Amino acid sequence: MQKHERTSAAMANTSSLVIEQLTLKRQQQVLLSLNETIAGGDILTVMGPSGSGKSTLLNWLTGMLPKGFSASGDIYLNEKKITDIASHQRQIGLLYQDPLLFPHLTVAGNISFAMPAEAKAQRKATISQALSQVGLAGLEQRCPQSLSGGQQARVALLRVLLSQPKAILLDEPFSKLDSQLRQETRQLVFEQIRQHKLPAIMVTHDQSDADAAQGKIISLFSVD
Ligand SMILES: Nc1ncnc2c1ncn2[C@@H]1O[C@H](COP(=O)(O)OP(=O)(O)OP(=O)(O)O)[C@@H](O)[C@H]1O
Repeated sequence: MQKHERTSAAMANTSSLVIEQLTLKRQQQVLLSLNETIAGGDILTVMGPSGSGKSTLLNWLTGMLPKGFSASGDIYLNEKKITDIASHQRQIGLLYQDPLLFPHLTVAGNISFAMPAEAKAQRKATISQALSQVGLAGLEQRCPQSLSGGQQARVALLRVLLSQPKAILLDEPFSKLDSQLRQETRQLVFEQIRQHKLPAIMVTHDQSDADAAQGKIISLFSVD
């Protein structure tokens, strides 16, 4: 992709995530090749059989490619090349199938963990407001273990969103939720992605997740 195309994609939307001429290899074997531009608020769905490289793609995007893998290609986030930037400076949020909340911290403590520095009173107000917006008003001081699976998923979502990421990656984020909860949580997550105009990539095995995302779907192929 040419530079001017990246620029026009970013100008038409407030944010964008560009994967430019990626070739991912395990040892010498090509696992996948990809060129994608994801505009703010759009969700790119990645599907494919086990072992086709879905998690490896997310690992590359977050700068955590395991030993034995190599990659050529670049990542641009809002026009800035981040390919060689350290993982913790990339401003990419990650949502997994497990909420991965810290059991020794309260709900508020979990959410504030990755928030940028701001005055304590302001931080408290921001968290309370965010909790209300996702139907969890007043649960600041609860411990994560006392919450239902759906409530934990919403806390995990807020922890990611309030860290102010510039893009978000979803790794089978709804697969542990039962059908009703899956739909509700999915709707909430997608709403928030669109509201915040974040470019997003979702890995899933579930066609209903892909349909609900209403974006482009790519299928990877097994190389084994
Ligand atoms: N840490 C690792 N070390 C060596 N090989 C790995 C490692 N992680 C994954 N692989 C291999 O790399 C290939 C891609 O794996 P990857 O986990 O990206 O696939 P996936 O599509 O995410 O699979 P799944 O749907 O099962 O999560 C597979 O052949 C896998 O066995």
